[in-house]
Amino acid sequence: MQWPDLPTAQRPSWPQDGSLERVRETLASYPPLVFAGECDVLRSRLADAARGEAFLLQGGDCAEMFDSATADNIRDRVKTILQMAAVLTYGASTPVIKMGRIAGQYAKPRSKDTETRGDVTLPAYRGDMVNDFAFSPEARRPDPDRLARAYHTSSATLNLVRAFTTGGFADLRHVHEWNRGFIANSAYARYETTARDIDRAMRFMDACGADFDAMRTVEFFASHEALLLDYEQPLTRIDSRTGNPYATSGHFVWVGERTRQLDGAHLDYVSRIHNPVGVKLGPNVDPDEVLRIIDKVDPDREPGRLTFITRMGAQTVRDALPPVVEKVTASGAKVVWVSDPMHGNTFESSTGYKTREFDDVVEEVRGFFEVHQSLGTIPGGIHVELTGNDVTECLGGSEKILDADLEKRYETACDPRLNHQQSLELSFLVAEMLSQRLA
Ligand SMILES: O=C[C@H](O)[C@H](O)COP(=O)(O)O
Ligand SMILES: C=C(OP(=O)(O)O)C(=O)O
Ligand SMILES: [Mn+2]
Repeated sequence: MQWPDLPTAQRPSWPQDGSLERVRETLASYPPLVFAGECDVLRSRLADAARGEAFLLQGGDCAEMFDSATADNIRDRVKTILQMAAVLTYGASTPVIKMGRIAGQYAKPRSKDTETRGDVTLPAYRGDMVNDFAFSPEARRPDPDRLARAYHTSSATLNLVRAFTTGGFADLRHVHEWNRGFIANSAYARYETTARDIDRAMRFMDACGADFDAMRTVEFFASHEALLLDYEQPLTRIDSRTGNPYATSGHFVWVGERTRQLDGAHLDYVSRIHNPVGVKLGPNVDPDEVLRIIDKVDPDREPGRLTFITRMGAQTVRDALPPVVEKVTASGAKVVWVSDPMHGNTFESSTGYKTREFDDVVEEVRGFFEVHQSLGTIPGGIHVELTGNDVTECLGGSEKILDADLEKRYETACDPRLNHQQSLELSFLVAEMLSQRLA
């Protein structure tokens, strides 16, 4: 496929020695990671979310790392999302669309091109798909071979995710077992109570003769930011059923806040593929620009095609979101509105770590629900950075992580993630907001 030569924000400075072109050819020869038909199923699920008949739970690492793609880490992330989904589904009696920021989330946009430590300045880390996190000139050099490694690691990850979600592990009848391996805490205890209630409901349905085969498997979708078009374009394939191009690197891809220029390569790319796609919107977005994004990416106003992931900030969401939602609603477009309560709430702790307050995260989601409630529009989902591990990256939560705790297990390669307990806590709070949405 020929791609127009458009301004491409955040593109790494790849070496000019032909190695990038060789890797792109190699990627183009590899099998797709997802099937176009799966992307179509997701689009129809997202159309349900746009109508308020389902809710999207999208979560995972800010930046996946090759070395972290272990069975335990993948299992614990999937379990965390399944647990949150069980809490939301049960608490709000709503179907939950489960989507990981997983199996492709290997490239990061950066606010600065360089990082300085002491008197040494090096190129910024841009995700394992580009360079290495270690702070040395060799590690930080962009290496095109990493694009192929990202493909293989994504493939192995997705294979295990598919095995877990279709092989019986995600069967709701095992809702208790998903807690095994996690450290017992207050969110865990509350989850156990919900799991017991779900169990009782399942036994009741069983006694009534319900057919449980459908519960053996869950639909689980993979998503990532379509940041590196040198990865996405070679993995874009023509669907043999329809003749339409699809990104086959994941079911859903989004364009980030730093790369959504109307005349840029990223929006051009997602306007050509037929997957459901997302665009992030920050607090300074101009509502008229949002209409032009819709015209470009979703000219046919296809339900489920376009998701706006709003990340306004806890203090800003109630002012910045309404004009955008009002303009979009007046235009007749039926988009999915999703809250990312992470990226507008990042700050540096007194101890020098990039962090977020759990209460700010909750407050932004609350503001998001309130805005939609007051405008009569649909809050369709949440998008969170999380991990199944007991890291100490975000402050607060009932565990009360303090500044001084951040150094204990600060393991992220980019942004701070909710840990397992904070993720479960958030799901209980969002379940309450969601059940009120339906009231
Ligand atoms: O999700 C990622 C970050 O918010 C983004 O990469 C910017 O981070 P930075 O300001 O540390 O570069
Ligand atoms: C970079 C990210 O977000 P945003 O584009 O909203 O800043 C991200 O989702 O990790
Ligand atoms: Mn992030």
